[in-house]
Amino acid sequence: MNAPLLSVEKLTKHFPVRRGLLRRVTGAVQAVTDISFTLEAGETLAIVGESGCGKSTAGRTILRLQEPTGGRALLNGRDIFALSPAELRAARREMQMIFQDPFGSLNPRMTVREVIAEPLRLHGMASGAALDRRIDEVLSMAGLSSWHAGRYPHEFSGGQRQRVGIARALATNPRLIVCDEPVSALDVSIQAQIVNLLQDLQAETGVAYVFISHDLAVVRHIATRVAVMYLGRIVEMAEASQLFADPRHPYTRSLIAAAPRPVASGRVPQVPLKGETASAMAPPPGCAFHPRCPFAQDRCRTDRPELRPVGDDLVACHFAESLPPMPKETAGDESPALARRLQVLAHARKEAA
Ligand SMILES: Nc1ncnc2c1ncn2[C@@H]1O[C@H](COP(=O)(O)OP(=O)(O)OP(=O)(O)O)[C@@H](O)[C@H]1O
Repeated sequence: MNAPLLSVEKLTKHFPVRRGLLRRVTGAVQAVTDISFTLEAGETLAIVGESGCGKSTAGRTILRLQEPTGGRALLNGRDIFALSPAELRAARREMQMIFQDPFGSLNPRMTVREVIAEPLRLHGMASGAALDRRIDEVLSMAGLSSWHAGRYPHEFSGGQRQRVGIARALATNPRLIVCDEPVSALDVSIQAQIVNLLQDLQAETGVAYVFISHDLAVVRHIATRVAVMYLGRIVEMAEASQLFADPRHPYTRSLIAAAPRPVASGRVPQVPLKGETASAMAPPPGCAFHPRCPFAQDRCRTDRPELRPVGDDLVACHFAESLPPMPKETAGDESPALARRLQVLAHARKEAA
């Protein structure tokens, strides 16, 4: 069997906390601890979880936009974390990122042409007429026209801006794109267009996505596999269809059940998500989810469960096999809000076909 495109092994990223005049290190934010997964070419692995669980940190660290605390990330067998600065610059051609706000970090005085040309020039991939051709090509792939190239970011709508962000990410023909909440700032109908565009581009180019999102409807639509994170660790990982049909970790069940439901229907989520997530500076001992888990037992307060095979899933729960089955209306039949969002996505897909 071929090696996976991306293999993340025990990735850890802790941020030092400094206090006082001397800025002494007094603790650490344990943003990501020991996460491992693989990603094949052309596949989409979604990372989901509540705000602050470490999704963005995981994505940014894999691309080494920030230095890891530990672990390895092998892209086509080469450890990204072991590359010299020059090797890393060259490797960036293979791995790109799409942000929620693609222009947040860019110079507003750059035209779209300059935005897209930058990575191509940086990697010495094109100049002169070839550069212009490549810019036109990726604009067209992202559903934009050549004349958009002379415009400035502020002249675009949110959806078009994201298309420019996608065109820039595609320019160097990367094998891996980390998409960090790429549609969460957009209107629902625009979200559908962008999600479908990402799927079409994947079919066309074979690019793999790490897709970071807190939006289960979008994840269900786009992901091949899903990793659920809680306080910096993966607590469940499964094929997307499997995870939504039969979530096994109590936290995953809570996330799915927490999607809004009308009170009038009398449907009450079986595993309401109660309480706040603990601080990433001091995760609870044992299973970090135990203070919020309705099924917690003594062992959960002291022993941290490892991610282990349970059926076709990987689940970090001591009692995954003995939890009561999830009621049908919570498991298979998603909330009306979620169902509506899925319909919009499917409809946009049909229209585009
Ligand atoms: N540069 C940093 N310095 C210190 N702590 C950080 C830094 N970046 C992130 N964190 C902390 O790391 C934890 C994980 O944050 P992260 O942004 O990765 O989570 P997230 O799941 O992507 O959340 P969101 O969806 O809100 O972006 C949080 O506790 C956050 O406050």
